[in-house]
Amino acid sequence: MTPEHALEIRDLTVELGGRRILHEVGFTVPRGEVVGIIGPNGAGKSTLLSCVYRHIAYQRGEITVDGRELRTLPRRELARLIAAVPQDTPFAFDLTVEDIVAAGRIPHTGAFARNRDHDRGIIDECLRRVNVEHLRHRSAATLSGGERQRALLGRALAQDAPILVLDEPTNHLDLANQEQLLELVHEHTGTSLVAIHDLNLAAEYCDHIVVLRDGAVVTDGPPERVLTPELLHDVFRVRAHVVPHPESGRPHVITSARRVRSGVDAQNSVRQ
Ligand SMILES: Nc1ncnc2c1ncn2[C@@H]1O[C@H](COP(=O)(O)OP(=O)(O)OP(=O)(O)O)[C@@H](O)[C@H]1O
Repeated sequence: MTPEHALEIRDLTVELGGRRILHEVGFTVPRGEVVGIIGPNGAGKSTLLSCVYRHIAYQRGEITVDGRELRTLPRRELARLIAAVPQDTPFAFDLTVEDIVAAGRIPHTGAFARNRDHDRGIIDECLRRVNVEHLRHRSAATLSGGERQRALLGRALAQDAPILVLDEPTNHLDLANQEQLLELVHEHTGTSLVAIHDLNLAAEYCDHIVVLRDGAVVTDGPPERVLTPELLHDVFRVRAHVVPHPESGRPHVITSARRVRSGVDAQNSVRQ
């Protein structure tokens, strides 16, 4: 493993609105790996990712790529290093899908430069990879949630950055598109950091999982070490079975059946 483009987060502490949201968060995203961040609602996943793509400022700690603190990098250089798919991205203008994907080239060409043949080729390829080629002239304002999400991934891929950061990228996507999107992330030869709610997708596509709760890291490690019934109960307050996936052998989470959870069966058996 070469050290370049491994992402390191150390002692990250963030306060927003007078509340401490992240507490000394630290972990490494090794080069070429997909690292998933999981945790209950409000755990701080989006806040953490927003620090990485510098949408919000952190009070203490460091985020470095190749030993360089991200706060010290000019915006354009940051955009050549890190491509982001944030949650609920607003579009400032009425752009077409092609404009959105083409925006991924701005860090390389400048905002007003005409896309050269090389850039045009990348844009066409990215439109095709995220399966929005047929929508290229459509206004972004008219897209469904899933089409929009795929266009944003197209933009991030067109940015051709060694680090991808994605916040809940499978939200709004149907099953086939969830898998296709995570395949694209997996195929990305660089390093990826992904916040994800679906534990089974996390188990299948991530090399490493970081668990956040109340703004702090509870544990991190490979999916088979992290996704245990004990952790799921402790962090997510669910009773669950974890079985090996019949094809991949990766952990697969099955939450307890409603009747078992509610104790109905237990009560009936007491009455009988
Ligand atoms: N600007 C803000 N001011 C005050 N509190 C904030 C602000 N932004 C986020 N928070 C709070 O920080 C906490 C973490 O929010 P965050 O969105 O990072 O969590 P999350 O893990 O991404 O949640 P979810 O799974 O629901 O998307 C929440 O309690 C949220 O209300």
